[in-house]
Amino acid sequence: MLEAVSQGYGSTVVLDRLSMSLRPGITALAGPNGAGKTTLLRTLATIVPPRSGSVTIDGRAVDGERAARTVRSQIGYLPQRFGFDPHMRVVDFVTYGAWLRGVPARDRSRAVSEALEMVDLISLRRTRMRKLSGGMRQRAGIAWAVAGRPRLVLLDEPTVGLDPRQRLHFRKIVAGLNDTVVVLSTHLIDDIAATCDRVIVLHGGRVKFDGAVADLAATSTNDLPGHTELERAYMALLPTEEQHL
Ligand SMILES: Nc1ncnc2c1ncn2[C@@H]1O[C@H](COP(=O)(O)OP(=O)(O)OP(=O)(O)O)[C@@H](O)[C@H]1O
Repeated sequence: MLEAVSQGYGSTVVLDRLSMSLRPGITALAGPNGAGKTTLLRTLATIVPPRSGSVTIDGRAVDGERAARTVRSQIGYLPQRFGFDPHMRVVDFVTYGAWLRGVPARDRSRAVSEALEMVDLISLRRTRMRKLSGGMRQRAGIAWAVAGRPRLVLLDEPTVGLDPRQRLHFRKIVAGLNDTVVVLSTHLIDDIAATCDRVIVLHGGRVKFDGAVADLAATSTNDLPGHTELERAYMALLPTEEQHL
C-alpha cells in the first residue's frame, strides 16, 4: 500500500502524492514513457525510500532499512534489464533469487523446482544462462522473481522483446500467479486486456485511472485513435501530444 508517496530525482517530481492499495491478482501499470512506472516499482520494491509519504508491504510499514530488509523476503522484483552471470546454470540463477529472499535452505530446492516448472524450464535447469533465447531468459527471470512464492511480485515491462508465441506463454505463466499481488508495467494494451484484472494508468506523477480493465474499456469513445475499446479509452486519458503507447 502506498499513501501520499512522492518521489523524484533532483528537482524533478516523478510521483506526486500517490496513494494506492494493491490486492491479489494481476495489476497492470500503464503510462507513457517517463510516467514513473519504473520509479513506482522501485519504490514498492523498497530499493528507493519515498521522499515523503508511506509504504506498507505485507502489513508492515517500511519506515527504514531494517523494516525494508524484513519485507524484502516477500518481494520478487524483476527489473526491465536484469543482470546475470552468463555462465551460471538456470537452476543456480533461480536458486540465487530464492537465497536473496531468504528462502530457508531446506525449502530452497523445492521452491526452485516449483518456479522452474511454472515457467516450463525444468528440462533446461542445467543449461547455462547465456545459451537461452530472449524468451527463455525472460522466463528464467520470472522464475527468479517468484521462487519461494513472495506475496508481492513486481515485473517491469516483462514482455518487451518477446515474439508473439513467447508473449502467449508469458500470459499463461502470469495467469498462474493470480493468488499473488502482481504488478506488471507495460506499454502493450493487448497484454493488459489478456492478462490483467486491474489497470493503473500513471501520467504526470498522478494516477489517471485505477480500476477494472473492463471499466476502463467501457469509457472509450470512437473519436480517438486505437484498434480496440481499451486502446481508445487509454488514449483518452493522455493529453493529445502524449498519445503514444
Ligand atoms: N536515476 C535517475 N536520475 C534522474 N532522472 C531519472 C532517473 N530515473 C528516471 N528518471 C526520470 O524520471 C522520470 C520517470 O522515469 P521512469 O523510468 O520511472 O518512467 P517509466 O514510466 O518507467 O518510463 P519507461 O516507460 O520509459 O520505462 C523520467 O523523466 C526519467 O527521465
